[in-house]
Amino acid sequence: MSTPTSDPAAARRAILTAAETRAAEEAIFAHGVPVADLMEQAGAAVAEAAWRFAAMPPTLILCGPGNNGGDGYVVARHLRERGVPVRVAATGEPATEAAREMRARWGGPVEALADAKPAPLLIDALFGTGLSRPLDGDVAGRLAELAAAAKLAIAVDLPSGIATDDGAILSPVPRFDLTVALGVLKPAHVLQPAASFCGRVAVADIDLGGEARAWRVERPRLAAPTPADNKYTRGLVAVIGGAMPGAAMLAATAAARAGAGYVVLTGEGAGTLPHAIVRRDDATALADPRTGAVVAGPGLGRDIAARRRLRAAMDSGHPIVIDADGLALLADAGLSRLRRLAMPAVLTPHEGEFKRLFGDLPGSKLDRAREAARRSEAVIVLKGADSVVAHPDGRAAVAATAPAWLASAGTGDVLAGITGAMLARGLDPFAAAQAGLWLHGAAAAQAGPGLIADDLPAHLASALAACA
Ligand SMILES: NC(=O)C1=CN([C@@H]2O[C@H](COP(=O)(O)OP(=O)(O)OC[C@H]3O[C@@H](n4cnc5c(N)ncnc54)[C@H](O)[C@@H]3O)[C@@H](O)[C@H]2O)[C@@H](O)CC1
Ligand SMILES: [K+]
Repeated sequence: MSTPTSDPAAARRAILTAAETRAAEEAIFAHGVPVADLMEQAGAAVAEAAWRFAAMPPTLILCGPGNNGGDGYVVARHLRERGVPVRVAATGEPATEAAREMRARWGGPVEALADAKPAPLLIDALFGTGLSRPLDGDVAGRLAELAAAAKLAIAVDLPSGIATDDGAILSPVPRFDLTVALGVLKPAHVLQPAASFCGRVAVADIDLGGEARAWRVERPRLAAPTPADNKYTRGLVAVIGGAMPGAAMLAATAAARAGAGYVVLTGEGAGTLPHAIVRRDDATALADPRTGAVVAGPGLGRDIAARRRLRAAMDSGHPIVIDADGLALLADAGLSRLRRLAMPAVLTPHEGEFKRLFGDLPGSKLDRAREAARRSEAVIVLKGADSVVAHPDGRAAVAATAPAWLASAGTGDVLAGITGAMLARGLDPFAAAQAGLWLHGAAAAQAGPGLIADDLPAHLASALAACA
């Protein structure tokens, strides 16, 4: 039997759109596997997940007309076999052959959704990846009532009412305690606002194959230094300081705490820095061949001098992270210089900075970040509660679990510094951006409610330890 898992250290999780999932399924069917076999696997996996999660009180399963509903009938049969009191309510007759078959295999009574009485556990198998429009008002209303009256609610594949590919809420959706994603994650499991309605997300291990171009950001593997390392091999990060010294100091401190062996902060600036961080001028830092990464933008300023300094940093040939004021300067100067870099730069815009750089792009957050990466030939980290990393070649990753407390001043400077440390230790820009996001989120989770950016570097030690 397939075993669902939500282990964050599991192999990296593919994210497939509805069309990509369908194509993967079609390829399996083309090899002679019947739809019903896949549906049996899906239903068994959901039943197992529900069994483990909910200790199985009396259960009401809502079945829609398509294959999501078909999965629901399979879940019902499996739970009945385990002795769980199960009732099934449906929107109507099944509309697909496989769902009809599963309803027949269930063989028990099927109530009308309109008449269904609540149960302590609600399982939603109304709609999955086939949802193409908002739920009818009466269906959405019943789903809301029955979920509100249940102690626990579990969604099969996706909560009904959310759009698979962009995570939009098409019609009112209750908050679920668990969503069992079938085979692969879909964008809605990781993109907001949908992700926050899914509750815990478990992925049922159904081997769909399929060509993934997007993954969930997972805990990176970051080997601890060995006796053969020295401070330079661990990574030398140069942070370009500027008009607002505090921001660059945050980035520099974060780079050092994220494991860089040597951190240089350029420019003038008062304030207390760890003594381990060295002051240099830009020219010396950028000319040093040992420099492994440059972080430019936090506190840089936006005047002519700042523009010149950003250009020198980009021309230095070192891997580079550009954030904050650096992004504003780029928005004014255009993206052409980025395209001439030997290695893609890492750009870390929040939504406002992104819009200034790339305008209003269509599509999901994944689509927008990908298009921006393609245009700029840079690795884009589009930040938020659901940060997306996109590479110019179309690969993307989503960090789905940023603590909401991270939405505060200075946390972006910290992320830029951590990402600089990851580049300097030799990760490629796509991997460095993901590792940076993971460490940032883990440090924030440790720092807890009410965190401020200054707290985060101190929590990087345990975040790093988890990656060894
Ligand atoms: N990925 C996997 O491993 C598997 C996926 N299966 C299931 O198949 C599901 C997709 O099945 P379907 O493509 O049949 O789609 P759904 O069951 O999600 O939707 C059924 C049909 O309802 C109609 N519809 C769409 N929006 C509606 C609305 N708002 N109101 C009324 N009708 C609406 C559409 O014609 C759609 O095809 C997945 O979500 C998953 O649950 C499993 O059955 C097999 C294994
Ligand atoms: K569902």
